[in-house]
Amino acid sequence: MIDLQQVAYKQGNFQLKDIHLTFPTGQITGIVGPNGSGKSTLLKLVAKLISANRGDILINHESINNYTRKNLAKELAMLVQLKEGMPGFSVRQMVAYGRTPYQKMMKSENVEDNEIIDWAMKVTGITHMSDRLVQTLSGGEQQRVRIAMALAQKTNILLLDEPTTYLDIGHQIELMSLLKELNQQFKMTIVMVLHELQYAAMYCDSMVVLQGGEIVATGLPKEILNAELLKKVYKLDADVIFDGKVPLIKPNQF
Ligand SMILES: Nc1ncnc2c1ncn2[C@@H]1O[C@H](COP(=O)(O)OP(=O)(O)OP(=O)(O)O)[C@@H](O)[C@H]1O
Repeated sequence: MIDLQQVAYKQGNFQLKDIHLTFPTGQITGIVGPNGSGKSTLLKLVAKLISANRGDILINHESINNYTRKNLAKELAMLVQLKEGMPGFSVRQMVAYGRTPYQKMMKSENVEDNEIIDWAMKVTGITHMSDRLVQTLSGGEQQRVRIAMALAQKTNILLLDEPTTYLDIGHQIELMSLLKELNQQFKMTIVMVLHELQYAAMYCDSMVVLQGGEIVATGLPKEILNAELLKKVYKLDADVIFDGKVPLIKPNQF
């Protein structure tokens, strides 16, 4: 369980205000909201990449302030937004980097590490590119390598910031299905920032909606994703029609 207790954080003119929130164990939570609403900032706070000005974040009932970086990396892996590569690294080397929290200084991978690296490359479909340099891959291929690196960390908690970026629709659905499978098979707790409201509704157990650094809605996708929310949060005039778990978002101009 991840518990945010009255968390506040200020950067420049932007402020996350009084965030009180639980990401339940074994569930998939989607964080959505307009550009600049604080989604990435919220995820970075949970991953301890930045520290809150106020409040506390508990992971398994323990404040993240009490975790060393290495211990936290055994609990939680974070896929950050794709902005820069790791020049000179092969695909396998980059995925192997995910095993670092488990390795002693100057020791290379053991049999277990290698099995996990092989598994992470297999489930993300990148085994055939093992020896390629990461910088020579397409954006979508690089994204899958970074997802494999996060999976190789073998944590119970996975945080993902816009994981579908650069992926074509086939690979997007494949990734979302893989995350659902990992969640169901290993009871993994997954928190992801998504721009696609359809995917949030289809694959997440619950949604958190941010606007201007504040939580404006939380709950089951079917309960909160509606015309009123789109109008209020995205200034969008649209109808939301659910077909089972799949929402059709139909802008009123059409
Ligand atoms: N280091 C920084 N210094 C000052 N302001 C920052 C800094 N980092 C982010 N911000 C601002 O904080 C706000 C929230 O940023 P954040 O990246 O969390 O938004 P987001 O909801 O993830 O946006 P997007 O959907 O565009 O990725 C933005 O207005 C951004 O410009």
